[in-house]
Amino acid sequence: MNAPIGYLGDQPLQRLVPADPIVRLEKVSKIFAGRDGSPVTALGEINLSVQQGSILGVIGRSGAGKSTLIRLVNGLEKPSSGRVIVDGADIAVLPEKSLRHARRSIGMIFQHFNLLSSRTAAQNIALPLEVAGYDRAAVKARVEELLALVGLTDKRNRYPSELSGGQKQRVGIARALATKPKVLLSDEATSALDPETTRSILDLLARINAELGLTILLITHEMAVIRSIAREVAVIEGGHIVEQGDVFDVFTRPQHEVTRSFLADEAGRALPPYVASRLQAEPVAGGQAVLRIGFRGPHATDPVLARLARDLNIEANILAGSVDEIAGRPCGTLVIGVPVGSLARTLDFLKQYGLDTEVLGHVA
Ligand SMILES: Nc1ncnc2c1ncn2[C@@H]1O[C@H](COP(=O)(O)OP(=O)(O)OP(=O)(O)O)[C@@H](O)[C@H]1O
Repeated sequence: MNAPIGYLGDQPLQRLVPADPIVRLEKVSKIFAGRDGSPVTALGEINLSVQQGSILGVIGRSGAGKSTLIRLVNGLEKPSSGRVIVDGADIAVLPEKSLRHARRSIGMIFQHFNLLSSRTAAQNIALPLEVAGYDRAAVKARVEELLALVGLTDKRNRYPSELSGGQKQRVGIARALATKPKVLLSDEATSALDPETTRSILDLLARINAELGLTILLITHEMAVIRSIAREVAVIEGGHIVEQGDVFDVFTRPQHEVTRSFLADEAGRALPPYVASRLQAEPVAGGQAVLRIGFRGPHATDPVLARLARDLNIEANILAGSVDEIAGRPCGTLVIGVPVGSLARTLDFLKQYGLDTEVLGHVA
């Protein structure tokens, strides 16, 4: 949450306009030399802003450019062109000493944790504080605070080999937060964890964001990660951001094919194989039209099919469906089959309720 900008009586006044983005990529390109010397464009003229206190998720397939993007933000790579601004400083042009200083306001967590095996949990967390020159007493106090924050006080003297994956990631998070960064970068931080542990790590990140107001920029190839904690999403493909915006809007009304294909893998959206294998583009006489209905917000639980039957006498077959929550707002998807002769009336009817519809095809 933004800090109050003043007080009216004893009521804090919040900023009325959004704060400046804490991370801003302006027309950033990164071109590598390929094996044969030919150029490989990992990122092409990307624009991306992360607002202070927000959680932005960047999702893309393997090779889309996610790692390159995050390495540019922490200064491990320099852009071929464009500007990478973090907390007001252009990371790409900072001299080495200033870059080291700027990195203290950027924490990072990794898929494989990157802990030092010869150091205990507490000693791993202490490392960035020692490098930053904190005295022993300050290091000790801060480490205890961080161990408590991530729920590992009783594991302070354990070595990484004695910790579970989730515990190792908690140490990673505590270490990343040690120097009180303003931005936390997360590079596939839950990809090596089982679903339950993933949940607990995502809950921890959401709590840190809410309680400390820490901005989080995460990259992932998993829709579920974005769905559960991100507020904004950017979809990256072939080095370009093909779609971005509020998670709820992008996921309930995806505009780009890549976003749709990520969503298609999710439960409730996928067609059952016996329907998918028979689906064709052209209507079949006496057959059914297959359509997807998207329910957003208050309409998510409307009994729309019952009304379709009652008001228009059209009986729909339910082929797939789910009701879910994105960023705390209900949404649902339903795939139905209706007699092909009733398709136009069905679409009109659903439109009256403000529902999104998409005709997927036809079956005999
Ligand atoms: N150091 C490099 N030298 C040459 N090409 C590179 C280098 N780093 C990345 N690339 C290329 O840039 C493109 C983007 O790579 P990047 O690692 O950023 O993708 P990614 O989305 O993180 O993929 P993954 O999820 O598999 O890690 C790929 O085509 C990759 O081969």
